[in-house]
Amino acid sequence: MRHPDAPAPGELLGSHYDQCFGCGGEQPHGLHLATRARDGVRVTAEFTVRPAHQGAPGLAHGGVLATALDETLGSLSWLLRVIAVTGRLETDYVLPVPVDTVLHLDAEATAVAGRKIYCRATGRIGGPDGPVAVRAEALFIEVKVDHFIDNGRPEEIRAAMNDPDSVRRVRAFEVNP
Ligand SMILES: CCCCC/C=C\C/C=C\C/C=C\C/C=C\CCCC(=O)SCCNC(=O)CCNC(=O)[C@H](O)C(C)(C)COP(=O)(O)OP(=O)(O)OC[C@H]1O[C@@H](n2cnc3c(N)ncnc32)[C@H](O)[C@@H]1OP(=O)(O)O
Repeated sequence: MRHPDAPAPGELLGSHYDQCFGCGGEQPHGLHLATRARDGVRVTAEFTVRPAHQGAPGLAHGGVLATALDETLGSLSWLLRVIAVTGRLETDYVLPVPVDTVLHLDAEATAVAGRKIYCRATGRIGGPDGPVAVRAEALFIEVKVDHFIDNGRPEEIRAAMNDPDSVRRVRAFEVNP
């Protein structure tokens, strides 16, 4: 179920961590994905494939496309108001995705069972209603903020804890009943 305090449909979700490879604004090597809340437990995003994302001449690397799907799916956390990490991500590559293509990503949660969040996503090319180029089914597992504090490298954890924006974001998720 969508959390009552979830961002409104149409709202941009912002980055959960400024150094994140998927969405971080301060991450020069990242995908800079900007995800938007939709109705229900659903989000959308657009990702433009750049020359740095190639795996074969002029074509996107499959791992980069999986990252775009993973990041979009992870953003469903904002609508559920839980912190969750990817446990399993199964990806189908249906069409090759050339450089400069805009991948229209769409993800939704399909079921929640205890700490397990089942979800799926598609990436379409040629427009939001274009053909599906990639799709994924995933299982995210809810964790507490201690997951990051206990496992992350101390210097990045310290820096994140000293950043009021980071702390505010984490607190917002932690109060979820
Ligand atoms: C201080 C800085 C904080 C920064 C973060 C702040 C805020 C975040 C807020 C919002 C996030 C917003 C957006 C996020 C966007 C994108 C993020 C991208 C996501 C990622 O890129 S994230 C990195 C990759 N990810 C990992 O780094 C996980 C490594 N992994 C582990 O850390 C453990 O593995 C863990 C925790 C997953 C589970 O460990 P655990 O001990 O807690 O729980 P356990 O094993 O008991 O599993 C419980 C139930 O899940 C089932 N289960 C588990 N794994 C399964 C699998 N693979 N397949 C099928 N079922 C599975 C079990 O079978 C059991 O099921 P059952 O309950 O039915 O028995």
